[in-house]
Amino acid sequence: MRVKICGITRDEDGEAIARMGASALGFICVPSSPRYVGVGQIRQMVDRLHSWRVGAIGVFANVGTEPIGNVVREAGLTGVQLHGDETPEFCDRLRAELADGIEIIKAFRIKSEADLERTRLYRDRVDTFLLDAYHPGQLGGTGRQLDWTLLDGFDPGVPWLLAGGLNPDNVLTAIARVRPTGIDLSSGVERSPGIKDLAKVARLFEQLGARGQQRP
Ligand SMILES: O=C(O)c1ccccc1NCC(=O)[C@H](O)[C@H](O)COP(=O)(O)O
Repeated sequence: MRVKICGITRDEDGEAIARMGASALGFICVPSSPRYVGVGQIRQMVDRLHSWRVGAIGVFANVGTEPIGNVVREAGLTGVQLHGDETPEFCDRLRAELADGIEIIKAFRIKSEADLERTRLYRDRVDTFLLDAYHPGQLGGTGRQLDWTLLDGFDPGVPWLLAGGLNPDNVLTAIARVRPTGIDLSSGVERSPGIKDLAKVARLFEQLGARGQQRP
């Protein structure tokens, strides 16, 4: 089970969470977010993570391919997560901008079957999907669950992460019910936006037990 912990803003949180066994850490590059971190700060955190086998994912929304490429290179990211209204064609252009091997995750905010249907258009263009909750006026980190019943039989043909309102208390139920290839958590393991609660993160990994980690 791949485990991505998103919204890291402090060196010590990133290092502790990598040590606990996270597959990937997410850094929010959306300036309006309370979890925003600048490129210099991300670089510093990524440098401290070099001895851990952990991915470093920059989360972007509705910006150009060139600025994304610049942040990826400057910060030493292993992947990007597109959390806005990026089109399939945008994903193709971004692929051309990025070096080989940089993962592209497309996030979808799901409120209906139609939103799930739309994910098909991205299948051959990105590496991974992330399904998050829809909440008007907010892009992510909402702490809200999406309607898991919509995901019955969802099999996109690419690896996919379940996000939205996951926490140590509901994560096993979510995995058993929805069967994603991985999970993504942010506010469910926080004390306040951007400040991770390491006791909650530790409890999450206890819950997940000895499940092997996959692709960083
Ligand atoms: O977390 C944010 O502040 C954020 C802001 C703008 C775009 C995306 C953002 N977060 C993306 C994530 O990957 C979160 O982990 C995901 O939305 C789940 O959040 P939560 O429901 O709090 O676990």
